[in-house]
Amino acid sequence: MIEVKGLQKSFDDEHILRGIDFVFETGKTNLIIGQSGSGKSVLMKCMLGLFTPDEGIIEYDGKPYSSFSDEQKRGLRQEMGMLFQGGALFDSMTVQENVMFPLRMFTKKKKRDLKDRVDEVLERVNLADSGKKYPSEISGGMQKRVAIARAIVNRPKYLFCDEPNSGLDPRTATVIDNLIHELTVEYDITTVVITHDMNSVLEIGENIAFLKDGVLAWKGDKSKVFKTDDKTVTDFVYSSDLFKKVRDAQQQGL
Ligand SMILES: Nc1ncnc2c1ncn2[C@@H]1O[C@H](COP(=O)(O)OP(=O)(O)OP(=O)(O)O)[C@@H](O)[C@H]1O
Repeated sequence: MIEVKGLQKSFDDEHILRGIDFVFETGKTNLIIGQSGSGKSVLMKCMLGLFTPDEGIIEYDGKPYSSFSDEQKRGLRQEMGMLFQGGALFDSMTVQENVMFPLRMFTKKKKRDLKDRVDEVLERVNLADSGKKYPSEISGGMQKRVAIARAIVNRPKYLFCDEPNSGLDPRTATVIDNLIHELTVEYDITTVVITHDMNSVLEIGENIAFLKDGVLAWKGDKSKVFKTDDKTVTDFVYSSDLFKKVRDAQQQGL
Protein backbone atom coordinates (compact mmCIF):
# COMPACT_ATOMS: atom_id res chain seq x y z
CA MET A 1 0.00 0.00 0.00
CA ILE A 2 1.18 3.50 -0.76
CA GLU A 3 -0.58 6.36 0.95
CA VAL A 4 -0.07 9.98 -0.02
CA LYS A 5 -1.22 12.64 2.39
CA GLY A 6 -1.46 16.34 1.61
CA LEU A 7 1.03 16.02 -1.23
CA GLN A 8 2.14 19.31 -2.78
CA LYS A 9 4.70 20.02 -5.47
CA SER A 10 5.58 23.23 -7.31
CA PHE A 11 8.05 24.06 -10.04
CA ASP A 12 9.14 27.68 -9.83
CA ASP A 13 5.85 29.53 -9.30
CA GLU A 14 3.69 26.81 -10.80
CA HIS A 15 1.74 24.87 -8.19
CA ILE A 16 1.39 21.44 -9.83
CA LEU A 17 0.13 19.14 -7.02
CA ARG A 18 -2.14 20.98 -4.62
CA GLY A 19 -2.63 18.67 -1.69
CA ILE A 20 -3.34 15.11 -2.87
CA ASP A 21 -4.66 12.48 -0.45
CA PHE A 22 -5.04 8.97 -1.81
CA VAL A 23 -4.46 5.35 -0.85
CA PHE A 24 -2.99 3.08 -3.55
CA GLU A 25 -4.08 -0.37 -2.42
CA THR A 26 -2.11 -3.62 -2.38
CA GLY A 27 -3.19 -6.37 -4.77
CA LYS A 28 -5.09 -3.87 -6.89
CA THR A 29 -4.54 -1.97 -10.11
CA ASN A 30 -4.72 1.65 -8.96
CA LEU A 31 -5.27 4.03 -11.88
CA ILE A 32 -4.35 7.70 -12.15
CA ILE A 33 -6.43 9.40 -14.82
CA GLY A 34 -6.95 13.01 -15.86
CA GLN A 35 -6.28 15.46 -18.63
CA SER A 36 -2.85 16.19 -19.99
CA GLY A 37 -0.95 18.42 -17.59
CA SER A 38 -3.12 17.55 -14.56
CA GLY A 39 -0.09 16.27 -12.63
CA LYS A 40 -0.31 12.48 -13.09
CA SER A 41 3.37 11.98 -13.94
CA VAL A 42 4.52 14.39 -11.23
CA LEU A 43 2.51 12.39 -8.68
CA MET A 44 4.00 9.11 -9.89
CA LYS A 45 7.53 10.57 -9.87
CA CYS A 46 7.01 11.67 -6.26
CA MET A 47 6.05 8.08 -5.37
CA LEU A 48 9.08 6.78 -7.26
CA GLY A 49 11.29 9.09 -5.21
CA LEU A 50 12.37 10.99 -8.34
CA PHE A 51 10.78 14.26 -7.12
CA THR A 52 10.80 15.48 -3.54
CA PRO A 53 7.39 16.86 -2.54
CA ASP A 54 7.31 20.37 -1.05
CA GLU A 55 4.66 19.34 1.48
CA GLY A 56 2.96 16.14 2.53
CA ILE A 57 3.80 12.58 3.36
CA ILE A 58 4.26 9.41 1.29
CA GLU A 59 3.96 6.16 3.23
CA TYR A 60 5.05 2.78 1.87
CA ASP A 61 3.19 0.08 3.76
CA GLY A 62 2.68 2.47 6.64
CA LYS A 63 6.23 3.80 6.79
CA PRO A 64 6.83 7.46 5.86
CA TYR A 65 9.56 7.99 3.26
CA SER A 66 11.02 10.78 5.40
CA SER A 67 11.85 8.20 8.10
CA PHE A 68 13.81 5.91 5.71
CA SER A 69 17.59 5.71 6.14
CA ASP A 70 19.74 5.88 2.98
CA GLU A 71 20.03 2.10 3.03
CA GLN A 72 16.27 1.71 3.40
CA LYS A 73 15.76 4.08 0.47
CA ARG A 74 18.04 1.88 -1.65
CA GLY A 75 16.05 -1.15 -0.49
CA LEU A 76 12.80 0.58 -1.40
CA ARG A 77 14.10 1.33 -4.89
CA GLN A 78 14.77 -2.38 -5.37
CA GLU A 79 11.18 -3.09 -4.42
CA MET A 80 9.91 -0.87 -7.24
CA GLY A 81 9.28 -2.11 -10.77
CA MET A 82 8.75 0.36 -13.57
CA LEU A 83 7.07 -0.14 -16.91
CA PHE A 84 8.03 2.82 -19.05
CA GLN A 85 5.91 4.36 -21.76
CA GLY A 86 6.84 2.67 -25.05
CA GLY A 87 8.53 -0.25 -23.27
CA ALA A 88 12.04 1.26 -23.44
CA LEU A 89 13.81 -2.01 -24.23
CA PHE A 90 17.47 -2.06 -25.17
CA ASP A 91 17.54 -2.76 -28.92
CA SER A 92 21.02 -4.25 -28.89
CA MET A 93 20.12 -6.83 -26.22
CA THR A 94 18.10 -10.01 -26.66
CA VAL A 95 14.81 -10.48 -24.83
CA GLN A 96 16.62 -12.57 -22.17
CA GLU A 97 19.35 -9.97 -21.71
CA ASN A 98 16.75 -7.19 -21.37
CA VAL A 99 14.95 -9.08 -18.60
CA MET A 100 18.25 -10.04 -16.97
CA PHE A 101 19.38 -6.40 -16.80
CA PRO A 102 17.72 -5.32 -13.50
CA LEU A 103 18.61 -8.67 -11.91
CA ARG A 104 22.29 -8.07 -12.67
CA MET A 105 22.04 -4.59 -11.21
CA PHE A 106 20.40 -5.56 -7.95
CA THR A 107 21.43 -9.11 -7.12
CA LYS A 108 24.66 -10.97 -6.66
CA LYS A 109 23.22 -14.40 -7.37
CA LYS A 110 24.93 -16.95 -9.61
CA LYS A 111 24.38 -16.65 -13.34
CA ARG A 112 22.50 -19.98 -13.39
CA ASP A 113 19.98 -18.69 -10.80
CA LEU A 114 19.52 -15.43 -12.69
CA LYS A 115 18.91 -17.36 -15.90
CA ASP A 116 16.34 -19.56 -14.14
CA ARG A 117 14.48 -16.51 -12.87
CA VAL A 118 14.52 -14.92 -16.35
CA ASP A 119 13.14 -18.14 -17.86
CA GLU A 120 10.45 -18.25 -15.17
CA VAL A 121 9.15 -14.72 -15.84
CA LEU A 122 9.38 -15.12 -19.62
CA GLU A 123 7.31 -18.26 -19.29
CA ARG A 124 4.82 -16.34 -17.14
CA VAL A 125 4.30 -13.71 -19.84
CA ASN A 126 4.10 -16.41 -22.55
CA LEU A 127 7.40 -15.60 -24.16
CA ALA A 128 9.35 -18.73 -23.31
CA ASP A 129 10.26 -19.25 -26.97
CA SER A 130 11.38 -15.69 -27.68
CA GLY A 131 14.29 -15.28 -25.26
CA LYS A 132 16.96 -15.30 -27.96
CA LYS A 133 15.20 -12.78 -30.19
CA TYR A 134 15.91 -9.07 -30.38
CA PRO A 135 13.17 -6.49 -29.72
CA SER A 136 13.06 -5.59 -33.43
CA GLU A 137 12.16 -9.20 -34.25
CA ILE A 138 8.97 -9.31 -32.13
CA SER A 139 5.64 -7.45 -32.23
CA GLY A 140 4.75 -4.34 -30.19
CA GLY A 141 2.54 -6.40 -27.87
CA MET A 142 5.34 -8.90 -27.28
CA GLN A 143 7.75 -6.04 -26.58
CA LYS A 144 5.33 -4.79 -23.92
CA ARG A 145 5.28 -8.27 -22.38
CA VAL A 146 9.09 -8.29 -22.30
CA ALA A 147 8.96 -4.89 -20.56
CA ILE A 148 6.47 -6.31 -18.04
CA ALA A 149 8.73 -9.33 -17.44
CA ARG A 150 11.62 -6.95 -16.84
CA ALA A 151 9.54 -4.84 -14.45
CA ILE A 152 8.55 -7.84 -12.30
CA VAL A 153 11.75 -9.89 -12.47
CA ASN A 154 12.97 -8.54 -9.11
CA ARG A 155 9.63 -9.41 -7.45
CA PRO A 156 8.61 -5.80 -6.80
CA LYS A 157 6.20 -4.81 -4.05
CA TYR A 158 5.29 -1.71 -6.04
CA LEU A 159 4.79 -1.61 -9.80
CA PHE A 160 4.53 1.69 -11.69
CA CYS A 161 3.20 1.70 -15.25
CA ASP A 162 3.20 4.85 -17.35
CA GLU A 163 0.63 4.46 -20.12
CA PRO A 164 1.34 0.77 -20.67
CA ASN A 165 -1.00 0.61 -23.68
CA SER A 166 0.32 3.45 -25.77
CA GLY A 167 0.74 2.44 -29.40
CA LEU A 168 -1.15 -0.86 -29.14
CA ASP A 169 -4.30 -1.95 -30.95
CA PRO A 170 -7.37 -2.33 -28.66
CA ARG A 171 -7.22 -6.12 -28.47
CA THR A 172 -3.52 -6.23 -27.59
CA ALA A 173 -4.04 -3.35 -25.16
CA THR A 174 -6.64 -5.45 -23.33
CA VAL A 175 -4.23 -8.41 -23.17
CA ILE A 176 -1.59 -6.15 -21.61
CA ASP A 177 -4.08 -4.65 -19.13
CA ASN A 178 -5.21 -8.09 -18.06
CA LEU A 179 -1.65 -9.34 -17.70
CA ILE A 180 -0.79 -6.38 -15.45
CA HIS A 181 -3.91 -7.07 -13.40
CA GLU A 182 -3.25 -10.82 -13.10
CA LEU A 183 0.34 -10.26 -11.94
CA THR A 184 -0.84 -7.63 -9.46
CA VAL A 185 -3.22 -10.11 -7.85
CA GLU A 186 -0.90 -13.11 -8.16
CA TYR A 187 2.08 -11.41 -6.49
CA ASP A 188 0.04 -9.05 -4.29
CA ILE A 189 1.68 -5.96 -5.76
CA THR A 190 0.64 -2.34 -5.25
CA THR A 191 0.31 -1.37 -8.90
CA VAL A 192 -0.06 2.24 -10.06
CA VAL A 193 -1.03 2.85 -13.69
CA ILE A 194 -1.22 6.19 -15.48
CA THR A 195 -3.62 5.89 -18.37
CA HIS A 196 -5.53 7.93 -20.93
CA ASP A 197 -7.28 4.84 -22.16
CA MET A 198 -10.92 4.58 -21.10
CA ASN A 199 -10.94 0.90 -22.10
CA SER A 200 -8.27 0.33 -19.45
CA VAL A 201 -10.47 2.15 -16.95
CA LEU A 202 -13.28 -0.27 -17.81
CA GLU A 203 -11.01 -3.31 -17.66
CA ILE A 204 -8.79 -2.77 -14.64
CA GLY A 205 -10.07 0.38 -12.89
CA GLU A 206 -10.29 -1.10 -9.39
CA ASN A 207 -9.26 2.07 -7.59
CA ILE A 208 -9.17 5.27 -9.59
CA ALA A 209 -7.69 8.67 -8.75
CA PHE A 210 -8.96 11.36 -11.11
CA LEU A 211 -6.74 14.44 -11.09
CA LYS A 212 -7.74 17.86 -12.31
CA ASP A 213 -5.33 20.78 -12.15
CA GLY A 214 -3.29 19.07 -9.46
CA VAL A 215 -6.25 18.28 -7.23
CA LEU A 216 -7.86 14.89 -6.58
CA ALA A 217 -11.20 15.76 -8.19
CA TRP A 218 -12.82 12.31 -7.83
CA LYS A 219 -12.07 8.80 -6.65
CA GLY A 220 -13.91 5.53 -7.13
CA ASP A 221 -13.85 2.38 -9.22
CA LYS A 222 -14.88 1.29 -12.70
CA SER A 223 -18.41 0.50 -11.59
CA LYS A 224 -18.91 4.13 -10.60
CA VAL A 225 -16.84 6.14 -13.07
CA PHE A 226 -19.33 5.76 -15.92
CA LYS A 227 -22.34 6.35 -13.67
CA THR A 228 -21.34 9.38 -11.66
CA ASP A 229 -23.11 12.70 -12.16
CA ASP A 230 -19.96 14.59 -11.25
CA LYS A 231 -19.58 16.93 -14.22
CA THR A 232 -15.79 17.12 -13.96
CA VAL A 233 -15.63 13.35 -14.40
CA THR A 234 -18.30 13.06 -17.09
CA ASP A 235 -16.66 15.85 -19.14
CA PHE A 236 -13.46 13.82 -19.07
CA VAL A 237 -14.93 10.33 -19.54
CA TYR A 238 -17.23 11.34 -22.38
CA SER A 239 -14.64 13.44 -24.16
CA SER A 240 -14.10 10.23 -26.14
CA ASP A 241 -16.53 10.15 -29.09
CA LEU A 242 -17.02 6.41 -28.76
CA PHE A 243 -18.08 6.55 -25.11
CA LYS A 244 -20.34 9.52 -25.83
CA LYS A 245 -22.07 7.55 -28.60
CA VAL A 246 -22.48 4.51 -26.34
CA ARG A 247 -24.01 6.68 -23.60
CA ASP A 248 -26.35 8.42 -26.06
CA ALA A 249 -27.42 5.05 -27.48
CA GLN A 250 -28.08 3.73 -23.96
CA GLN A 251 -30.14 6.80 -23.10
CA GLN A 252 -32.21 6.26 -26.25
CA GLY A 253 -32.72 2.64 -25.25
CA LEU A 254 -30.83 1.32 -28.29
N1 LIG B 1 10.63 18.71 -14.10
C1 LIG B 1 9.69 19.63 -14.29
N2 LIG B 1 10.00 20.95 -14.24
C2 LIG B 1 9.06 21.90 -14.41
N3 LIG B 1 7.76 21.64 -14.65
C3 LIG B 1 7.39 20.37 -14.73
C4 LIG B 1 8.33 19.28 -14.53
N4 LIG B 1 7.67 18.12 -14.67
C5 LIG B 1 6.37 18.43 -14.92
N5 LIG B 1 6.21 19.79 -14.95
C6 LIG B 1 4.95 20.47 -15.18
O1 LIG B 1 3.96 19.92 -14.36
C7 LIG B 1 2.69 19.93 -15.01
C8 LIG B 1 2.06 18.57 -14.90
O2 LIG B 1 2.88 17.67 -15.67
P1 LIG B 1 2.63 16.10 -15.71
O3 LIG B 1 3.70 15.56 -16.60
O4 LIG B 1 2.52 15.55 -14.34
O5 LIG B 1 1.23 16.02 -16.43
P2 LIG B 1 0.42 14.72 -16.85
O6 LIG B 1 -0.91 14.79 -16.21
O7 LIG B 1 1.25 13.51 -16.60
O8 LIG B 1 0.28 14.98 -18.41
P3 LIG B 1 0.33 13.98 -19.67
O9 LIG B 1 -0.97 13.22 -19.62
O10 LIG B 1 0.38 14.89 -20.85
O11 LIG B 1 1.53 13.11 -19.54
C9 LIG B 1 2.94 20.40 -16.44
O12 LIG B 1 2.57 21.76 -16.53
C10 LIG B 1 4.43 20.25 -16.60
O13 LIG B 1 4.95 21.21 -17.47
